[in-house]
Amino acid sequence: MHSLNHIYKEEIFETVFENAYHCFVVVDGQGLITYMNNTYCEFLGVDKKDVIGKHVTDVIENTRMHIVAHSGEEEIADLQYIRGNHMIANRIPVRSGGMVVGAVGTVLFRDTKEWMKMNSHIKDLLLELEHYRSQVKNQHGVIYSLHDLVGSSAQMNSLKNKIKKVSPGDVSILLRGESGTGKELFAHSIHHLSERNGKPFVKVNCAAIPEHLLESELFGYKEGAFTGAKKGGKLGKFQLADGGTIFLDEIGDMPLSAQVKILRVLQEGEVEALGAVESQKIDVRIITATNQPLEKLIEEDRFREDLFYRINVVQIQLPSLRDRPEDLRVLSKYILHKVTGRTGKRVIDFDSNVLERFMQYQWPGNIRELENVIESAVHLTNTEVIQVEDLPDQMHPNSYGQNRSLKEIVENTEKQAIERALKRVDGDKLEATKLLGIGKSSLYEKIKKYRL
Ligand SMILES: Nc1ncnc2c1ncn2[C@@H]1O[C@H](COP(=O)(O)OP(=O)(O)OP(=O)(O)O)[C@@H](O)[C@H]1O
Repeated sequence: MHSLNHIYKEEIFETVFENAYHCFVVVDGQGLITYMNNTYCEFLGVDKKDVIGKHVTDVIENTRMHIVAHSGEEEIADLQYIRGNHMIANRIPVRSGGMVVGAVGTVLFRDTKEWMKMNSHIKDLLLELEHYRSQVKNQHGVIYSLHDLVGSSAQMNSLKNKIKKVSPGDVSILLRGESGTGKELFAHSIHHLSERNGKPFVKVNCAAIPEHLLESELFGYKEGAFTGAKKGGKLGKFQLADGGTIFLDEIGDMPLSAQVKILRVLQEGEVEALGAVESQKIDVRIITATNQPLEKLIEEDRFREDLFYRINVVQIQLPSLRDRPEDLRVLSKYILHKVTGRTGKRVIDFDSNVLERFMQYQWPGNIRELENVIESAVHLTNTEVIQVEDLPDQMHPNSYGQNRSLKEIVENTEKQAIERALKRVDGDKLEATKLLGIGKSSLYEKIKKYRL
């Protein structure tokens, strides 16, 4: 005998999925929409036939479906802001043969009236929270948290896990990475996740302070310490950070004389203001950042080895943007949202050619450059979708090919294609040959040539 479920399988599915109060969406492993029920389409004001096959981030605001379809970690009762409303979203990974192959998402607004009441209550609470957040930000200079670290590439996820582990406690952290990769953002997040988060976060840009002022900036001075000293003296950055975190940015540019003093603070937990008779106990956590090759500076006697060991207890290397192209789309969308929110200009998306161009570009200035490119494109565009023509000069192939021969450009593109393919198949060379459509020996030859 057939069970009821078996006979009416399709009807049962249809009744469940097309239920008037639930929004359903299904995505595949790449985050592409494979199903969206009518209720959801109506709510979003989209046509079902237009959304199937699109990336979910192009259709649903603030979605995390593609992340769940990638990570395989379910997210239940998450608050999601869609079309001016806070909704409750559940995202459940779909597994087949032990692999994550996609995700099913539901968005709830069961009883619209009741929900609207709750929604305005939540909006009110969020406003209040925002108010307190900005107060804390004003008092302690903390701006960022883990949520601000956009990106779901394997590198980003493992970095986020690492900082969750090392943030509590007082261990010194050295952040390394090219300019604009997010070192400062990470430093803020570490502070935010530590027990010191109620205390100040103080940033010092070691490269921006003239050598003769660095000491007084860092350690302060007493009244009358030198001609021109302020009445009442001045607190140094270390005293201001007492109980909290001090972030020494561009530490590789710090003069040797100041390095000695910093080492003393780290060893003895004391600072001595200029002109002070006694030193003062200080309790700060140190986070440092640099893009300089500190090991080489040590060899050249431009950086103290003992200081290096003190600051380098945990080292976090931030990847450059070109090494995590998977994050480009979500980062671009995030930045677009931020820029349009600030400027008030209605620009909602990027043309697919623009994203393609983003993927090819090298991003020497990393995320900061991406921010500048998007900001300038938003200002220049006349449409709601950013076009290739709206991009600044450096993004045009003629321009980034300038001063480079065709051979170099072709080789560079080839190298990148192989790098990406290898990354995508986790280094499996056989799989990479299939993906690239080249023979095994040819791949080995190129791997050797480009030293991959
Ligand atoms: N993962 C990220 N998600 C969102 N925004 C990011 C991310 N990483 C960096 N940014 C943004 O990129 C910009 C540059 O980041 P940040 O200043 O932290 O970089 P940095 O490595 O400290 O640069 P520099 O070495 O030049 O001081 C900032 O506006 C920051 O908010």
